[in-house]
Amino acid sequence: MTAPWDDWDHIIKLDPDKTLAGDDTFEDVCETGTDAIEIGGTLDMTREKMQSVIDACAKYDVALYQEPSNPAVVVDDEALDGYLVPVVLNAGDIAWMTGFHKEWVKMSDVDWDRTATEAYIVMNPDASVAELTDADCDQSAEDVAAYAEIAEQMYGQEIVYIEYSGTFGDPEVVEAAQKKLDETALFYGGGIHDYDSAHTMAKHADTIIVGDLVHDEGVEAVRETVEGAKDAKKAHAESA
Ligand SMILES: CC(C)=CCC/C(C)=C/CC/C(C)=C/CC/C(C)=C/COP(=O)(O)OP(=O)(O)O
Ligand SMILES: O=P(O)(O)OC[C@@H](O)CO
Ligand SMILES: [Mg+2]
Repeated sequence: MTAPWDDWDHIIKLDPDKTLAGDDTFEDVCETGTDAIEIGGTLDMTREKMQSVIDACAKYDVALYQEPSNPAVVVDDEALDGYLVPVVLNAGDIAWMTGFHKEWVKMSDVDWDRTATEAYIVMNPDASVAELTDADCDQSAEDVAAYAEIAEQMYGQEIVYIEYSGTFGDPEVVEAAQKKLDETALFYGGGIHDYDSAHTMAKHADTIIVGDLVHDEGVEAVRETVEGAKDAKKAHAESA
């Protein structure tokens, strides 16, 4: 079965709680060449902030997904192509694996045709997401690879997401996880800031995610990461 993200090399994650850099507009962000925009963040999320970013991106020709950080911020909007809902495999509290999801399903009529989950492995202990979920980030490459394997083989996850949010991770960890995955897509996010860092991670991950850079440096810098990701994929396709 094919999924939209099978064709994605690069995603921009827009945090509705942060502003764009310099004179950048949402049009500029949508036209960087990225394959998809994912709207989400850990801290201070509200439905209103989510909605305003959806409205700002809706008219451009780029896939638009919401990544809700809790059930209260999910926005029902046809402008969205779908929802990517995190589950955190190494969370300290099972609420981040199943609890919030159970509450969400109780309180709403979930559009499962437009919803997929992302099986997160959170690796940077200093990130808000690690603190919030009380994640055990002390994981070796072998551990992360094993998490990836159970995500696919036991829990049937379509996406595994290695999350180093705020810092550039270890490419060997990403490589080890990729080796254990068969059909499941591997997302990598964290600290991608230029052509080389994008190229390095895109050699191992199926899709790389760029977050802070768009808010801190802007679209010029993001465009370089799109190029890095696309070049890595091209080189891989040519060598296959
Ligand atoms: C059941 C529903 C609808 C939602 C629950 C979803 C879950 C389990 C969320 C837990 C993990 C989480 C908060 C993911 C949000 C996306 C994310 C990791 C954003 C990046 O976070 P940071 O970079 O740490 O945060 P800031 O940039 O806001 O500091
Ligand atoms: O903000 P950065 O470090 O680019 O991380 C991207 C994304 O993985 C955050 O959820
Ligand atoms: Mg962040």
